[in-house]
Amino acid sequence: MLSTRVSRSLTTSSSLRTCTRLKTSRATSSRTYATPTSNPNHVTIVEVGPRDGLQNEKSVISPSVKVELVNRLGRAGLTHLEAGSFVSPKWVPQMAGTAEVITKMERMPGRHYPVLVPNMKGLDLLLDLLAKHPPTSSTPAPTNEIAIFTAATDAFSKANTNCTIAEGLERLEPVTRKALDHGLRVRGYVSVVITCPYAGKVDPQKVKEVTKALLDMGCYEVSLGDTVGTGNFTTVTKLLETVMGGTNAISAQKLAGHFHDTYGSAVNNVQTALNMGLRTFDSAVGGLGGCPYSPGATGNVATEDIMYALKDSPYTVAGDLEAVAEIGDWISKTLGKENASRAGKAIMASKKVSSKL
Ligand SMILES: CC(C)(COP(=O)([O-])OP(=O)([O-])OC[C@H]1O[C@@H](n2cnc3c(N)ncnc32)[C@H](O)[C@@H]1OP(=O)([O-])[O-])[C@@H](O)C(=O)NCCC(=O)NCCSC(=O)C[C@@](C)(O)CC(=O)[O-]
Repeated sequence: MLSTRVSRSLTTSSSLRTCTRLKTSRATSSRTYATPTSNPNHVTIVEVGPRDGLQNEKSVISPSVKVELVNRLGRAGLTHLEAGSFVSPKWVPQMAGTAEVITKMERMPGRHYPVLVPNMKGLDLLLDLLAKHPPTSSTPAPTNEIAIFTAATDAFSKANTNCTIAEGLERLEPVTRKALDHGLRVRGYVSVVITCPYAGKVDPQKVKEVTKALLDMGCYEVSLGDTVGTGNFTTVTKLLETVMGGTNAISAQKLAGHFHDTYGSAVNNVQTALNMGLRTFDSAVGGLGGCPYSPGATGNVATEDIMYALKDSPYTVAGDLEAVAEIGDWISKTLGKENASRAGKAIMASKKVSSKL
């Protein structure tokens, strides 16, 4: 059951397009978005539900459901929405409809809709599509950003992309250069930063090395993926101390946290990373997801759970928590699975109670 304070704050946060100043969200909600770079306490959420969340579903989800998911999340005020992947459909059939999704979804000015690209073939398919759908005065291009991905172990890299880390970096370098030449932003991912399902415990120095390689290539930011979701206070602290310390220290502004919630520590891991200076976190509405090449790993930290954890704190985050909770409820029901967001479930339960009063 939600506390009175919380439920009151939820019922007063009526605007869908808000940057909720969490400390004061009970009183008002601003209708403008905070500019992340201008506010050191702004936390950017990269909503990965439409990609990371759906890529592991047993059944293939229709593009129309994916489009509706992106549209609803955009209308709820989320600013960074990972919309899909241009990967091989032989490897991840669930992402096969991404071209249709990014051309049909609502594209809001000022938002980012990154898509995963594993190789030159994926980038060329995307660039062809962008050439056919140029931006107009009212509608931005389908995307302005790609995400490239590798891992901190050769074993995971081979399972996920059929090549070693070194081969992957070599493959991604010209992809990044060409994407940048075409005006796209490039984000990087390093998977298995804590534990690898195939190689066990991961050396944080290796994570730092791969992260640096992606930044040197031209990524504006690298997301550190706890793919298996084994991270806790101690291992996340050690990881970030290593990556952000010593020779070739990488600044917190260049890093994002991507925590799966397999052991229930993902929100704590976000808070640990936040205390160490990170301000960008990946999450999935309803805690959707998992990686097809990380058997047993559960979904990402739920977007609702991060938003709730930061409520009444000095941090700001874009989006309306109640609206996101409703989307988590809707997509979980649509997929026929249990809503994995604790905060989302509590919010929906409290709404049911208040509607009966
Ligand atoms: C990298 C490859 C392609 C290598 O796979 P490969 O089999 O070595 O590649 P290939 O070049 O031999 O191609 C095989 C077939 O796929 C086609 N193909 C090849 N590339 C593409 C493309 N881009 N788009 C469409 N089709 C493509 C290609 O044309 C060919 O078709 P065929 O000739 O047999 O008919 C493959 O391993 C792959 O697609 N892997 C992606 C796996 C994936 O998407 N994993 C999940 C995302 S990563 C993740 O979830 C982790 C993250 C980011 O969330 C962070 C975390 O939690 O850790």
